[in-house]
Amino acid sequence: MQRAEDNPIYAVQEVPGKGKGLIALRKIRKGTRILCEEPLLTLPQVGDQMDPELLASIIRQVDALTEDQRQIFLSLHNLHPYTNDAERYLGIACTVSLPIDDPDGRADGGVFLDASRINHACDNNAQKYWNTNIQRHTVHALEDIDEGKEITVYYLRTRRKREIRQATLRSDFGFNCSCRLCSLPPDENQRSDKRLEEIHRLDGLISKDGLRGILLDPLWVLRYVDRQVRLYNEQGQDDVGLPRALLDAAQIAIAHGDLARARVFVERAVSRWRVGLGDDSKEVVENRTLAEDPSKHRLYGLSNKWRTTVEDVPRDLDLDDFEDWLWRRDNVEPTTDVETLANLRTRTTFPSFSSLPNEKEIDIVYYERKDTGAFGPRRHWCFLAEIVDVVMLLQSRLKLELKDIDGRKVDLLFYTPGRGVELDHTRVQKGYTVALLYAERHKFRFEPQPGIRHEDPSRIKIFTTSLEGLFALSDEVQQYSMDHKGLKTCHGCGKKGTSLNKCARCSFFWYCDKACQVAGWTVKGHKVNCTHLRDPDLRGLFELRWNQFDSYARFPLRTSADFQTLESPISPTWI
Ligand SMILES: C[S@@+](CC[C@H](N)C(=O)[O-])C[C@H]1O[C@@H](n2cnc3c(N)ncnc32)[C@H](O)[C@@H]1O
Repeated sequence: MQRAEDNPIYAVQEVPGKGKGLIALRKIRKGTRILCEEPLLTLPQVGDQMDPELLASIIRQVDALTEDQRQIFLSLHNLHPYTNDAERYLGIACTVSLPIDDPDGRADGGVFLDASRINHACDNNAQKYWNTNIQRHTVHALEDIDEGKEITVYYLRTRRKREIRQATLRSDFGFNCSCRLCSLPPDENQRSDKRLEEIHRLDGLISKDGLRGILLDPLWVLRYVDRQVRLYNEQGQDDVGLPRALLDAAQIAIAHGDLARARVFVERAVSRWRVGLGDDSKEVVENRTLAEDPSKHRLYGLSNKWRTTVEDVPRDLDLDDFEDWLWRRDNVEPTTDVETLANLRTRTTFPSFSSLPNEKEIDIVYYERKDTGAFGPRRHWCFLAEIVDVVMLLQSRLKLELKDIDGRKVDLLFYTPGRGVELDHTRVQKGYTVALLYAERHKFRFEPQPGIRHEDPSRIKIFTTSLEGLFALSDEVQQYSMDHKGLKTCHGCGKKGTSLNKCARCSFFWYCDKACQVAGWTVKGHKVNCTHLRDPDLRGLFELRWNQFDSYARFPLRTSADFQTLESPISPTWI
């Protein structure tokens, strides 16, 4: 066991207002392993702190210590009152134990002579870690630590805003934190809090749809991760979350066959872990191998849509261009092998409420700095949600209660000059779907939950179909209206061919011949969808080039040049 006195890099000393702590005895360089310690005693995995096995195990282990070790153990911090030795031991163990990730499931935590002396700071300069490979607790310097400075680690599981951190530190560890981050002047603190809460929110968005999200909407998830990594960098603090985010990015790339970017992301994650966890950590060992050959990852081969080899990393880009390449910030949807009609299930273009930009912030997923220096949209987007209730508020203001793709309830309040009466009232019906261009999240003063404040009448359209109905139509459009590598699929019989004909009324769906068109019309419900597709706004949702922003789109959306058959009779007709 390595003790402070064997290793003059630090000493255990009194720290004003904190009890004892670790002080650097000389300059400690970033990445240095400050300590590497075996537990003095371990806490068995039990249901709770009242489990008799926990107490019995601690008593057994304390009795087996040398007298010197016992004295040091008894001098460790104890937040709990006690009336006898057993309670005292348990109190100390529960106050100062650090997590142990035991693959055999025996130990849950451990008490360490030196590591258990390290105090907390929200802007910690060192990283604590249980290294399963060497079965030791390690602490590494995350930055250069000058002689005489205190070595600090972060006690909490997540990085949250000051108010939450302080409340948790008070309740779980019994102290008021006065670190540099907790002592920032109000405006700086507000910026830091905002970044930390946004990182936290992005965590939820990145993991929300799991593998499904990565496969259906990789660009969208990658943008969340990109934003999170930028926020970590702005916060200017190394955090365990940063390499994890880089590994998330690598997994998105790998799932779509993009080995070039995957390797860069994994290498970046490994270099962070090397500093905070050390070369012998599980994270470094496993991911070093992954960086050599990212195709060994279990997600490789699920999709080939971004296929590259590890050799395809560009060599001649400057730093900014390289980052744009790496994070696919080129504002172009990934190339697919199909002619593009928008898929209404694509979250990049048709986001859920929680993914909409916040009205008060510049969200770089949606906005970019234009040549004029001001921020403007980098793409078009449209919020789709179904009406679940229609409410007339005081002062004749319309409120629509909506349900979005995640099933989340959202209030849409009308601040248009007509306060909502300008809408075609036959369309303001429960079960119909609202499409809102450029929607943003808004915090109403009088409502606890955020909603949408709608001001511009040209940005709303109500479709006379449910949200599910709209998605089902979109699925059919993807299948029967697009040309997949030159092959079209007949909506009537499902056969593929190169020279099918389009329905002359909607000019969307493909058919082999008259018989297939009749089958599509009568048996497969095209009669209904064809009618919906007569609405140029609905056609516009499919046809708009959502990722190319020149100017704001508005309803009515008329994007199709070949749309001349609106007035044709309601029966299947040929082109
Ligand atoms: C694991 S012990 C750390 C070592 C402890 N200072 C000692 O003297 O043994 C955790 C306790 O240290 C104190 N502590 C840790 N970080 C602190 C901080 N930033 N400010 C004040 N007290 C702190 C709190 O009493 C906390 O419950």
